[in-house]
Amino acid sequence: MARINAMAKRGSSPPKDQRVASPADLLFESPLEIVKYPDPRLRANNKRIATFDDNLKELVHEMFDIMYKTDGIGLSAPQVGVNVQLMVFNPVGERGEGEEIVLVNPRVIQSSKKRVRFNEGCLSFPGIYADVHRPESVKVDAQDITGERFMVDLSGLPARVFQHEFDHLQGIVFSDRMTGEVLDSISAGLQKLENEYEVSTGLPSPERIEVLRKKVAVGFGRPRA
Ligand SMILES: CSCC[C@H](NC=O)C(=O)N[C@@H](C)C(=O)N[C@@H](CO)C(=O)O
Ligand SMILES: [Fe+2]
Repeated sequence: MARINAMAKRGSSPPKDQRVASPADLLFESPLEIVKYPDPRLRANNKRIATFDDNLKELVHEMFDIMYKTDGIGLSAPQVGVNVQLMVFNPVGERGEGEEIVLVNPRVIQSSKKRVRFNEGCLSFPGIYADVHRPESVKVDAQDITGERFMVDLSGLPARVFQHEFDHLQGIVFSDRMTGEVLDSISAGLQKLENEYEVSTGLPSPERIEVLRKKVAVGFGRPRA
């Protein structure tokens, strides 16, 4: 309370990770479409959800729909242009099989020291697969579709999918986690997506793998995820 009063006095806004979505932030157009790299919605701030209503249930339903249709095993809300803290996944990737998991406002409480490599693909980078290292297991605190809080321990593929989607909720994409060498191996694919974005929107690409690679080559490093 003291913190909120202090913020009100100074007229400042809450930190980015504590902003709450208004009902308007949760509106979506049906059918959903997958947002592709380098669309800036993949880099935008994703607000926390405080309204657990029928609109949220419908959004989750449609996210599973498009996830299965596009051969995904996980999907985050920013990937369908809704910038809120929501992800769905089913590591089996088939409707009616495996378990459908919905996580609202997830937070990582603990990650294993042990990291493992996995050849990942992302629905926002169609056709591109590459190796990414991540912790083998994670402990997560989240809310369910009704707003109830719960904790879950994930390992193996569920932990992998969760972390991939959790990154999306922080505006991080899987290529940010690749080594320079691995990134080089997919740079032609990334440039193709950048060109497609420019043609379809008439806008300059907000990110360019070529510029990033040149910066790394002259020693400016690369932004850490
Ligand atoms: C391994 S984490 C991948 C999660 C990703 N979610 C959103 O971008 C995803 O579903 N990617 C798909 C390309 C994917 O991994 N599909 C499976 C099943 O077809 C695959 O093995 O390619
Ligand atoms: Fe992804």
